[in-house]
Amino acid sequence: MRTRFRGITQREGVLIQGPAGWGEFSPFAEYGPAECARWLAAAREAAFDGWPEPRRDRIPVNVTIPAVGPEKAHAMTAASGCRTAKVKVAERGQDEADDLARVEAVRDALGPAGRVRIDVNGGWDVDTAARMIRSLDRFDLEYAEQPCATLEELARVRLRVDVPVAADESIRRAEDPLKVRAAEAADIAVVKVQPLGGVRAALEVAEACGLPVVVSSAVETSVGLAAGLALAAALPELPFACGLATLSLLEDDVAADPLRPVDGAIPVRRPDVDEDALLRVEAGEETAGRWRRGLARAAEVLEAAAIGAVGR
Ligand SMILES: O=C(O)CCC(=O)c1ccccc1C(=O)O
Ligand SMILES: [Mg+2]
Repeated sequence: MRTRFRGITQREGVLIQGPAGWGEFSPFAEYGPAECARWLAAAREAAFDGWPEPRRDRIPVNVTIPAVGPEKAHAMTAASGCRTAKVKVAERGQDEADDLARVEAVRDALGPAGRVRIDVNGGWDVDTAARMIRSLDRFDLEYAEQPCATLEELARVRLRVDVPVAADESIRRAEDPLKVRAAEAADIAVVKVQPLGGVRAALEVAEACGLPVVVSSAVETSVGLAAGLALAAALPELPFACGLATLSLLEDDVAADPLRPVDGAIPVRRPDVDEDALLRVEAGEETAGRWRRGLARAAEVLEAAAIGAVGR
């Protein structure tokens, strides 16, 4: 990682190659086998099945601004070429003045026509969320992503602010979008391919939740990002910029021609993996062993689920 993001400084994962192309399996370290099984299902879909037909050929994207200082936030936004920015706020160890300064800098870099959204990662209680969202809305917010941790809190925040609320961490399993809808907890659904088990599974989730969808990455290589692009390209409607411009958060990539935004959008394509790049980012033996074991456990869960499905 170029800068610490989500508490991590090194991104790890496994790439698998099949007849349909390359797939990425890169669950975060804290996830258990059941969760990892869905991430593996997404990698297998990419490698063995491929994806549904695209309906569009370029995906507008937001630049993702980590919890950096205002000068860096301004420079990252300006350098991105994006017209939409997503700003991380409520970082542990920082205070409200840091959030205000960062969002102000990003708004300044984009100008009045740009769109600014914030991502709280569930970091506020209801009162703090209502107060901070109103305060930050002086910089004109497009939406606030996961301002609080629970659906019940999100629903209460929604009633207290004019800014739309997006659910992200609240949507990690296929059954979650129905709960979000039932709780009236969000105006927008953030959807990620790997946690939901693939492009097709994510399309079903998008349809079930009946909300506008923003496709976002899990900070992946170009291999994982291509799956996000495929989802964004296959959705019936795409009213918002997607969170797929995350390659700039990484020091390196595995593609010779990485999936970076051009003029605020990423062209829909599936880049080839470059053998030299693979050698550059190859993990050490210990890390590789840990991932082989994690992959085997996730595969066991998937196999057991498949047998269960036949039994039913
Ligand atoms: O949506 C984006 O702009 C980038 C992706 C992103 O922020 C993210 C990436 C990995 C894990 C969690 C998140 C998040 O949206 O909270
Ligand atoms: Mg988020």
